[in-house]
Amino acid sequence: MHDGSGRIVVQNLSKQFGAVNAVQNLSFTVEPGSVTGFLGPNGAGKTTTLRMLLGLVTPTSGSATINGRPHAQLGNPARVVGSVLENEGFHPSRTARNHLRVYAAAIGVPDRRADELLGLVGLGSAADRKAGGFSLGMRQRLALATALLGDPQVLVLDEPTNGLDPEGILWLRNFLRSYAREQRRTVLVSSHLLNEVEQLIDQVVIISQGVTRYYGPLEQLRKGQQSRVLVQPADPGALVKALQENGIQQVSPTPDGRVAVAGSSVQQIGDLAAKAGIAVYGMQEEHADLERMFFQLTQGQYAGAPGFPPQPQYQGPPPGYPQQYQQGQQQHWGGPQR
Ligand SMILES: Nc1ncnc2c1ncn2[C@@H]1O[C@H](COP(=O)(O)OP(=O)(O)OP(=O)(O)O)[C@@H](O)[C@H]1O
Repeated sequence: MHDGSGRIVVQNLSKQFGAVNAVQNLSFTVEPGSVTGFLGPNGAGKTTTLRMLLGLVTPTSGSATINGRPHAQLGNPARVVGSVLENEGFHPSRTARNHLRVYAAAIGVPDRRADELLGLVGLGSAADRKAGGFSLGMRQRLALATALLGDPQVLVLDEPTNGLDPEGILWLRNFLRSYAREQRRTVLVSSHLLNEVEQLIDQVVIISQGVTRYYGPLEQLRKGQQSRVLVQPADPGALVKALQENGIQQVSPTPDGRVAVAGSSVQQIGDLAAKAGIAVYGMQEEHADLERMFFQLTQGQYAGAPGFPPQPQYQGPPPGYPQQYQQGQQQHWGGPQR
């Protein structure tokens, strides 16, 4: 029997496909009560990891468990974990309602659940339409409804924002947040674009080349951001020198003739330039965004202001965590929330 904790534990998980190390020694824990983003560039190993978690791919080594058990040992898995993976097919000539009813019967839930879920995901008016004519976003919603049939404790979604319009993303955010927070469920959402899921998630696991690069609260990652000031002086070399002589070390000339300064205010820089008699034609404050931080963590190719961002680091688990979608009628998300 599983432990009912709602916890996902990935431990030293590796998968090799021939010569390709798709996942290498990956470890992280996902707790209930928040939405965790599982992020990495294309090919980082996200889908492979999720497929191992869902018992669709056998790990080369290590383990991936839900409620302390591998997927194969969960009993009635649809009651424990619901999932939406990429490229999931629907029988094209089956209506949305019938699709859900087939799955409902397979896991022993009543037919009426199909209509409840169609309403929930905003597909109520498309219930009798064939899934083969659905747009990408509508298919996403139908897939989510399928995943929710068993009222699972754990929800695993691979790239759920693909094909969604802004309204759909907003709905999804509200839905996932309330599912995780108010109902103490575990939600794991993968994406290769941080800014697409930034509004959805609280915790984040960032991987690249199959390895964990960051693991912790999104808020902590945000706090690591540092702004920089881009200064356009009459004499860049003289400004660099003057700033350094006044103890400002995070200074570097940019290829376009400006000077990038991190860790100092516009006023401080302006005062020092004036004192040194260097004319300044403009200053621009630039806030590093999370996406650049993500890029830096996963590619190691960020060329930004000196000192930004802070060194990439493997973060331990957050405090308190144990180690260890147009065709025909346009549809919108926005069904009532539970
Ligand atoms: N069945 C397979 N056979 C051989 N190689 C595979 C197989 N599945 C995945 N790979 C390889 O494993 C690596 C990781 O792929 P995976 O699909 O897990 O990455 P991903 O992070 O989900 O990427 P994306 O964001 O593009 O979906 C890639 O190099 C991919 O080509």
